Amino acid sequence: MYFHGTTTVNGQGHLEIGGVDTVYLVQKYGTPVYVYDVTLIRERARGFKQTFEKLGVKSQVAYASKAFSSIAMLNLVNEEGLSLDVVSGGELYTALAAKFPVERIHFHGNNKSKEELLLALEHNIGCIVVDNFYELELLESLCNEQKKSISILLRVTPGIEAHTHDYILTGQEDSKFGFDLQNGQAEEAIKIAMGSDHIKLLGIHCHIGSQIFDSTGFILAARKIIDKLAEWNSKFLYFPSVLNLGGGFGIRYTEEDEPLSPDSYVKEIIIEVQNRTKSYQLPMPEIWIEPGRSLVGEAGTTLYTIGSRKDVPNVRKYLAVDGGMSDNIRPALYEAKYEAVLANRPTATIEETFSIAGKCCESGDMLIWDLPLPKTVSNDILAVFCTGAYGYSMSNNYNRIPRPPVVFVENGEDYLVIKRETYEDLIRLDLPLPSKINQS
Ligand SMILES: Cc1ncc(COP(=O)(O)O)c(C=O)c1O
Ligand SMILES: N[C@@H](CCCC[NH3+])C(=O)O
Repeated sequence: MYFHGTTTVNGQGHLEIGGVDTVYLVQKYGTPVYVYDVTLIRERARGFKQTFEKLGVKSQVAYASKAFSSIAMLNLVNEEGLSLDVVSGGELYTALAAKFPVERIHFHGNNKSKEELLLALEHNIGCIVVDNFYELELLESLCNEQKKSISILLRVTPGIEAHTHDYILTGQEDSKFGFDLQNGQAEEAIKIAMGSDHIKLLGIHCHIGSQIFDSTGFILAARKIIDKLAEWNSKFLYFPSVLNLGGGFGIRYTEEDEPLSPDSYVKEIIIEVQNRTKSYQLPMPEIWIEPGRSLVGEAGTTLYTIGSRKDVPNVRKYLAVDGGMSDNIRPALYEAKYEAVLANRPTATIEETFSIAGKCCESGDMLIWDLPLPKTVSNDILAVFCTGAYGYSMSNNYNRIPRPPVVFVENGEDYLVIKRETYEDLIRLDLPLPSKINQS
């Protein structure tokens, strides 16, 4: 079995993460529970930053907080000196609550509301990644009204089809995101931004998709953008100080996945940008990236308690856990695959194959198909690896199941960073039917 980060088997034969016994974590916090290996997150953050530093390239590494946002997580991101990508008023609000330095916040989204843009302007955030003409116009009028100016990047779609699941592709021509690079929309947006009194056009952004395993797509995107930049430079003397090439660096969920190391992605991208700009005799822009999954994905493990079992003779053996698509919707949404072990006996001999079902009232609520496990009984603890990205952040209350807590572990210590939702939390926004009130 492949263990990520600090995950190991301890002297008691239990799975241990961050120096903390997972059986102890289950006794203390119950299940399901998301556990994050803080050391691994720090290692990834430093890996990205140091690659830029070693190559002497000015950069910002912005954590894409959609992967997992919480106050403690953003405190950690700040401690590591990263910047932050937010995509909604809620993510921005969390960043403000975490006292994240506003100048390092970048605001994304293809349909930012007036209220969201006003919140960003009020707090003078670092930059807004403008996605479309409607937003460009709205932002200009809000800046005018508020007597504010703001830095922006323009998000362009370079027409790249990265090899990943269709639902997490974003750089292709037929996409809801960004200004098209080929059909003249990006050029028109640049001219509008350059003519604005309130908007400072810092640079260009693109993001080609998520869970991408090689650097080809990033390199092609960089190439297409720089070719266009050379054209714009000679046409109207525009050259960006920032080129943001987004996130999307893949991780190893199962043995089928063979991602590059984070520093390899970065190195290859930098070399391409350096060579291409040099060949046009253009200056080297600052390079920004926005990793989400690759910073937190492998650092997260979800611990569940095994409950019921159903054997369908000659067909399949089901084991059900006390969570499911409510805490991890990725298998149901993308047919995502995961590896798992019994946390209370991770090295026991493999004897059977089980399919792991969730507890939601939905046949598609399956977490793992055909998982080899030792002899397994109710109350065993299942540890599902690599749930750190888009797990908690896409969790939901389907069937009114409360969200699990999040615990950080590091150097033998554990600390709760998000509490378990309670049944009271589930009804806190509910109001009774008015007629019933009148009758009572
Ligand atoms: C604009 C943008 N930046 C960054 C990310 C982060 O992607 P990932 O979590 O795959 O690194 C995404 C999500 O795909 C995105 O849409
Ligand atoms: N939510 C997706 C990734 C989307 C990335 C956001 N642009 C996933 O779990 O893989």
